[in-house]
Amino acid sequence: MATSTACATWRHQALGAQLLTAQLGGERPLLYLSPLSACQPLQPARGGVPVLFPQFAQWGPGRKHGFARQLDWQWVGPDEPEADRLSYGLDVLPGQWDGWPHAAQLRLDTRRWADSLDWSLQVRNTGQSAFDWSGGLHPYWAVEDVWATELDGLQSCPGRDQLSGLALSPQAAPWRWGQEGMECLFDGLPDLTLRCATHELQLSGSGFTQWMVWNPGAALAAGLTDLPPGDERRFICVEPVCASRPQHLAPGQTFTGTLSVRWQARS
Ligand SMILES: O=P(O)(O)OC[C@H]1O[C@H](O)[C@H](O)[C@@H](O)[C@@H]1O
Repeated sequence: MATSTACATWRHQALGAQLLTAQLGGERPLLYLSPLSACQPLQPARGGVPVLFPQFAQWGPGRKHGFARQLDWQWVGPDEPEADRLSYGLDVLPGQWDGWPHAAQLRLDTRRWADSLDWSLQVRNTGQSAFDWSGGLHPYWAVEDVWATELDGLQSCPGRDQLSGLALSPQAAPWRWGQEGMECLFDGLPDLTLRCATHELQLSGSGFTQWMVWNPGAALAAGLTDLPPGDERRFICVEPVCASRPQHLAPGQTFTGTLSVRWQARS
């Protein structure tokens, strides 16, 4: 794995500006990080918070989830690694990566509070031509067991099951998961609650337009060489993204997308 920087609060790496581990509310990890990530040099870690840009998944001509997660970002500050904020930046020149013909400047700021973490992703068009991009943040939220976890807030949000291609019906109860996993895109960015046995995470965001909810399930996980057997039960990805509706940026325009997570113990 790429060299990472650690302090008591979190561990992160310049490769992909990826936050790898973070702790909120006691001993439990906020983010899942696969122990097999280390076997994949120069690959984004399987876990933490990858940044996806300029393409979400395989929904375009470029590489899956874009090139930003496979590049070294520059450390922007603070001067000394601190326990409560960190910033990385990435300058993209026309034609530099995968022939993508545009210029952009990305910046990812992360801020920690007593029981919450905030991310802000900025994408600025620094070139002469307009472009459309898709992507967002891909957090792997750590859970004790995804089969005993539920996600509240998306019951009436229009969505699509990406595996079957079918529109989702409104749900009477929060979403739950079993061994089949889930890959669903929801149109809208309502506030959500991810509820585990011991704690819940309150998720909110802005700028991004959709939530992608992904867990590979047992069958797909068996094909992921950087995931130990059974570990697909230890996380759920609830991702603030612009996936099926790319963002348009004219020269000089800036997109800002935010994500906040608040940790709360369950009594
Ligand atoms: O394995 P990765 O390239 O990191 O992608 C992991 C997953 O990310 C997203 O959530 C997509 O919806 C999935 O289609 C994809 O498999």
